Order: sequence, then structure tokens, then C-alpha cells
Amino acid sequence: MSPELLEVRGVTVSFGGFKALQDLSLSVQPGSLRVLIGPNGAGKSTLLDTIIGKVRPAAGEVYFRGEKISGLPEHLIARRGICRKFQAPGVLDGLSVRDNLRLAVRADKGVLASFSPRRRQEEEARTDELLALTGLGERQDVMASELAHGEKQWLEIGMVVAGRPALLLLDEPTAGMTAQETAQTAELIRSLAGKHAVLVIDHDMQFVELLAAPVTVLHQGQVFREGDLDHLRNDPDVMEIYLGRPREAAD
Ligand SMILES: Nc1ncnc2c1ncn2[C@@H]1O[C@H](COP(=O)(O)OP(=O)(O)OP(=O)(O)O)[C@@H](O)[C@H]1O
Repeated sequence: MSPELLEVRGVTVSFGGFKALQDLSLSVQPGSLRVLIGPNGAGKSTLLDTIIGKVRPAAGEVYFRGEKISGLPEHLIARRGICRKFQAPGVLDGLSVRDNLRLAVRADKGVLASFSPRRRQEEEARTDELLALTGLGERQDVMASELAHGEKQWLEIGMVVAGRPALLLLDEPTAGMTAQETAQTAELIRSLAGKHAVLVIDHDMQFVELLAAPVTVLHQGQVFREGDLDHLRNDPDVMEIYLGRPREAAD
């Protein structure tokens, strides 16, 4: 039995004649944190689209907990425990932070569950946990519409986590954030690892550094390198493809 949570095996994705992913293989272990980087058009978003079932591979398969999921419809893949942030129910601006999180907890447990007093208590306890996780405890009574950009992103992450995904996919979670918000987001994501496997795409190298996780570099639809950021940053071939300029210029 494979110890991997997710296994992408030899996946090729074609758009017309163009291969956005070419015989790509990658695996993610339970509770691990991994970062995907690569130049524009490397295939990062296409890879996430393929994992969640939005895009079907022309060749190769995706396995989750040892079972083949490629070819399944998106909602069935989501039900198995894979969630990409934008698939989650959106934040309701007219509700408080706490009410938004409680709704997400309730959606996870099922509507009928909230009628039992014991379940109501569990719901509140889980909501408290998510407030602590997202660092939004002091903001719990604030309307979502009043939140700063970073806080809203943390709320969204909290709402996704309410569904207890085994694998969480985050596409540029720090876009538009201040340096301080970015640092807090890195801390939040690191605290998710262990309980959830997390695969993060980002272009912001300071953020990637703060995540302190193994990095996979994609290039032209293939895995180009894997390793830690320090190592990759000193790899002239990575510099060349990542900066899109000849090695001499990068030097
Ligand atoms: N639906 C589509 N139809 C045709 N081509 C597509 C489609 N989606 C992506 N592509 C192409 O596939 C390649 C990979 O795109 P993808 O968005 O996965 O790259 P990326 O690494 O996420 O890039 P970025 O960092 O710019 O978001 C690009 O050349 C893109 O133009």
C-alpha cells in the first residue's frame, strides 16, 4: 500500500495540440506542505485543475489514498477530501467572522446536526478552534465586509479548513497582501500542515522562504527540480528558466 496521499502519475494535459503538462509525476504525503513554483505558463494552475478534476488528463492518472480519481467529476473528488480554496463556499459579507465560520462548520456536519444541543456545543467549540487557527479571535464579531484584505483571506482559509480536507490546494494565497499579512499567512499555512496536506503555488519568494517547505519547480509542463529553496536559488539552471534569461546574465 502506498504511503502517498496524492500521486500524480505521468500526467499529460493537452489544450488543442499544446501540452500544458507533459508526463508529469508528483506525490504528496499526508500532512505535508509543498510549494510549487515556476515561470508563467509552466503549468502550475493546470496541475491543480487536473487534481481537482476540472481538467482531464490526455494520458496518466491521479491517485488519492491509493484510488484513482482522475476521470471522476469535480464534486466527487472534493467529497474525498481535496479542496482548492476557490471551490469553498464564499465569505458572506453581511455576516460576522464568527457566523461565517460557524456556517462552514455546519455545512461540514450537515444541517440536521445543528438541532441537537450537544452538536451545537461541538459546533461552537470547532468555531472557536478555527478562530484561534486563523488569528481572527479578536475580530469574531466584525462583519466580514469590514475585514482587511489579509483577514478576509484568512477567514476563507478557515472556512475551507472547516471541511477538514485531507489535501488543501492554495493558488497564490498572498496575492495583494502586505509584507506583515504575508508573514502571518505563512505562519497560518505552516500550522495547517500535520493535520492537512497543503500544496501552495506562489510567486513571492519571500513567502516561499517563510513556508520553509520542499519546493517543486515546474517548467514547460514538467517537474524541473525538487528541493529546498536555498538549494534551488543557487541552481543556475533554475535561475535561467525562472528568470527567463541566459545563465550569463543571471550570473
Ligand atoms: N484552457 C486553456 N486553453 C488553452 N491553453 C491553456 C488553457 N489553460 C492553460 N493554457 C496554457 O497552458 C500553459 C500552462 O498554463 P498554466 O496557467 O497552468 O500556467 P501557470 O504555471 O499557472 O502560469 P501563471 O504563473 O502565469 O499562472 C500556458 O501556456 C497556458 O496558456
